[in-house]
Amino acid sequence: MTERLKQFREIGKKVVAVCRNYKGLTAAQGIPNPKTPSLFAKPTTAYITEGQSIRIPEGCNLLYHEVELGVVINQNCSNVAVSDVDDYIGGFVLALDMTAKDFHNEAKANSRPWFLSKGFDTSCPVSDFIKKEKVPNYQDVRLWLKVDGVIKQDDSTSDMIFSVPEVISYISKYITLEEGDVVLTGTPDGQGPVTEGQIMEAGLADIVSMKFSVAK
Ligand SMILES: O=C(O)/C=C/C(=O)CC(=O)C(=O)O
Ligand SMILES: [Mg+2]
Repeated sequence: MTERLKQFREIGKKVVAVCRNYKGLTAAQGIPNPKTPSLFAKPTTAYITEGQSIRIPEGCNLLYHEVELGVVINQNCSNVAVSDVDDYIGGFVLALDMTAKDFHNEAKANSRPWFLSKGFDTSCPVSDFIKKEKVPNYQDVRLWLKVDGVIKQDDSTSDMIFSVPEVISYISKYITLEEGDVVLTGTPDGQGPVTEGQIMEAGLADIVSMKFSVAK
């Protein structure tokens, strides 16, 4: 692994995210499973790491947490076959796809883009880089999140509609993925509100955990 990859946050590579990618989530929401992965992006200014707080964006009255497995890409790739995707995975991060849900609902209702609701500063808290070998079975690993000590999200990546290789292969047909890019693979059911002063703790099995507070 190159030094450049280890420093992916400083390099500030793009974040490509998938949504509605857990069967439990679509079932709970009573919506059909998507036929292809639904994609959006976050700017690199959205990244924060432990020690920094999530800041509620101006005018947002409903901030949601979403815990997700982030995949860190290790070399440029386009048009990658599903069977070859493992060669392009450099490691992982645990990530939160923080969402200004009221902005998001309004954007959806008015057929406007989601960018602001998903891309505001501090909307992508990430853990330390996790070496690939620490998550040998990334297709069946537990993701969990607690708010003030109460468990809110707890599921396995095996509940994904599109697997990590399928997601990365699909993205790479249209968007060149570069070394250091992070692919957020969707959130399991249980996403919900957090308010100023609350603390979220999230983990990837017992491999990594992280804590973030919410500030005005
Ligand atoms: O309302 C929707 O269609 C999607 C909302 C989300 O926030 C989706 C995700 O980001 C996700 O499922 O991870
Ligand atoms: Mg999400």
